[in-house]
Amino acid sequence: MQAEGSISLQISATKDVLSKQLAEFVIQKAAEAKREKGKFVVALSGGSLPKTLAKDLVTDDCKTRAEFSSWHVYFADERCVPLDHEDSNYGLSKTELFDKVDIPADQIYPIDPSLTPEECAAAYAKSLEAGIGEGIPVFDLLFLGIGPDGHTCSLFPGHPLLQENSKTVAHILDSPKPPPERVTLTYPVLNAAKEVVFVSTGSSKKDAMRSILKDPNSELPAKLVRPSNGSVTWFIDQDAADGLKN
Ligand SMILES: O=C1O[C@H](COP(=O)(O)O)[C@@H](O)[C@H](O)[C@H]1O
Repeated sequence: MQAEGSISLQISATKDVLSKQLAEFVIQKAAEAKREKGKFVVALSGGSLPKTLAKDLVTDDCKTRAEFSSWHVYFADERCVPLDHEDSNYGLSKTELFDKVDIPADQIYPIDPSLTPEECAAAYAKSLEAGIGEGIPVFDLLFLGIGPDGHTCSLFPGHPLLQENSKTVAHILDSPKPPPERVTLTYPVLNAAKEVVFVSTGSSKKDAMRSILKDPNSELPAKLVRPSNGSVTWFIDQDAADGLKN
């Protein structure tokens, strides 16, 4: 593990090795949170992350150590589609993780896709308040992905939502990556987290990785996640790390 200030970088030879290392990291964080306050409050992203995260966590060995009964699971971003739609981040996490482990159903907090995106974001902000507390919610761990364009959650390069500082959850109607209507946590929430884990795999991410980890002037959305009292750990595979050479 190489440390760069409050940013750590874990490069794994393959995606499978990454999943194992990520699982051990998460098990340790879940145990710490449970010991300190009896619960582990996290937010999950969609895309490739749920599969990579779940691969080892759902094995018998990990399941017994991951303290799933104390997990409270929110979504870092979500597409405004029915929960059983193939584009739903909740749906993906359900298939990969929730259906295979014992997180109590009332500790998983999906969006209400029957609402308009604006209403949905406001309702999700209320749900964060009810579950985590007033003000900016502080997550124990945020699981974030990045796109080849450097977006994270549904915060896209150059989008006005990057400047959203008054809401904890915002809606977007024009996501450049389909589907266009989504809701997302905003930077005040991302930057209040105790721990952020980014997972980035595959060669399509290598240019973004280079910009984020090597270019001090990069303004890619994932680079702007720098929790003031928390740490960021990047789990990346060798294909994504190829952009870091030289
Ligand atoms: O649209 C989204 O994309 C990002 C990245 O997805 P990936 O498939 O390239 O890993 C994801 O983190 C985000 O949650 C999702 O809504």
